[in-house]
Amino acid sequence: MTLVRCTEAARTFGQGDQAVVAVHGSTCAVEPGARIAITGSSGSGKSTLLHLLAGLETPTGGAVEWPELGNSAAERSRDIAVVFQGPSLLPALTVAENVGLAAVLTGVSETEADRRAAAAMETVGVAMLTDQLADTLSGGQAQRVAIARAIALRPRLVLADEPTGQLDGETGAHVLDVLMAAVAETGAALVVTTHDPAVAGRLGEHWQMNDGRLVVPAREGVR
Ligand SMILES: Nc1ncnc2c1ncn2[C@@H]1O[C@H](COP(=O)(O)OP(=O)(O)OP(=O)(O)O)[C@@H](O)[C@H]1O
Repeated sequence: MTLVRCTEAARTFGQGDQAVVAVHGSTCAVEPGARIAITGSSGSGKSTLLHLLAGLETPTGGAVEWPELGNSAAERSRDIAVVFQGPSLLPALTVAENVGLAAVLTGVSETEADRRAAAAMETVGVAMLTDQLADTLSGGQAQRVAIARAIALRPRLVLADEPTGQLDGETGAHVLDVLMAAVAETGAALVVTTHDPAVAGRLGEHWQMNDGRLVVPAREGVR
């Protein structure tokens, strides 16, 4: 039932003297329903590990597999949604268009995408922003719309890279509430990278990145 499994997966950028080992051989697994925080200092490799789990980066060592999701990028694009840290919306499109577009790109019909977009906007509390252009949103609103876009895919796994990193404490806490409620409603597993102990404390499992080396508590590791 494993959604994604890393077996000694590593990622090095550059070559020779310039090589940076962002992630050393790392072994971990994400099961359905998981709530995982990946913590670590800046530059410790959290985003790179998240990108490996998403299939956005190819490992330079070891392997990443998606036993429950299929190993082709096309199959994964329907089942894995990524929420990025910074602005990721298309500024000239409305909120509804942004939320529906990702679903359309994975092959969902426009009617179904509109339906899913409306439901997702309702879930995260941005229905009143439907016709607003994305570049007029506040940071917190934009991040809630990015979460709506993610869940409109009906993913089985949501990977969020510092989803509250650019928000003030109160707004960030509210965005995390929205994200947790959205995955609870859709049944998706959730992996979040964060610097913030308060965010990590809200997730069930806690993985630590130390200078590119992943520490997964034994009890919560590979099953
Ligand atoms: N595309 C890239 N090319 C070269 N080096 C990279 C690339 N992406 C990441 N790195 C390097 O890999 C290391 C890990 O970066 P990564 O972004 O994964 O860390 P992080 O823990 O997510 O940091 P932050 O919390 O600041 O976002 C850093 O030394 C970074 O400079």
